[in-house]
Amino acid sequence: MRVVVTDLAAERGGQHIFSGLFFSLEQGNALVITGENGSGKSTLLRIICGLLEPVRGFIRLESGEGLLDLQSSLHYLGHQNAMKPSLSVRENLQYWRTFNGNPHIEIDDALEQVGLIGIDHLPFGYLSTGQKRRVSIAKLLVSYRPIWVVDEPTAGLDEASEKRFANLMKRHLAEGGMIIAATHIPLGLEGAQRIDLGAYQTESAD
Ligand SMILES: Nc1ncnc2c1ncn2[C@@H]1O[C@H](COP(=O)(O)OP(=O)(O)OP(=O)(O)O)[C@@H](O)[C@H]1O
Repeated sequence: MRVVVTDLAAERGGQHIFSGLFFSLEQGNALVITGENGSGKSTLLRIICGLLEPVRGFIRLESGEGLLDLQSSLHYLGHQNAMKPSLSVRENLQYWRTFNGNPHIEIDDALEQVGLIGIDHLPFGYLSTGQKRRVSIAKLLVSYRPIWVVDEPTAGLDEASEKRFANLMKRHLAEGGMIIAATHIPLGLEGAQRIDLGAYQTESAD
């Protein structure tokens, strides 16, 4: 399985953001996207997830048997945590597990793996910023999807939680998963491919 991006270009509000982007990501590998504020990292991730249309180019998920559906093969962790504040932590994770399908790690185990034990009954809205982010990371674990697309995933996390998440990402890669991450903060993915979106700001000729 591999993600192939060919000649991708993006605009927001009619303004050119990036163009001429090519990459290929194989199973077991991570891609870290960097670039200054406004260079288009979140835009690129949203295009990969099918939430925005590119102005040029395409993205494919290839396997030995042909093309696979990219959107149902990925988890998207955006800037927002996408949890309902009035539902408990457990109810939120149960909702996402049912919605995304492919049940994987049990909710209790996932909460343990992100260092959140004993707060599953609390409304999500009561949690601290870092605790909310950790619940969102637990969402990646409760349903299996091979591709994790994560936008500033460690924003608000303390050092111990950053390390825990780095280990979860390494395990996901070791199990044949893929990770595409936009970040300003090193994520501990030593062998990752890297793209600096700053290098794709000049409009490429058609
Ligand atoms: N809905 C929109 N309409 C017009 N312009 C937009 C819209 N959303 C984003 N932009 C612009 O698109 C550009 C790229 O934004 P994007 O959020 O992708 O950047 P980023 O690299 O993720 O930035 P940061 O590092 O600050 O998170 C920015 O100049 C932003 O102002």
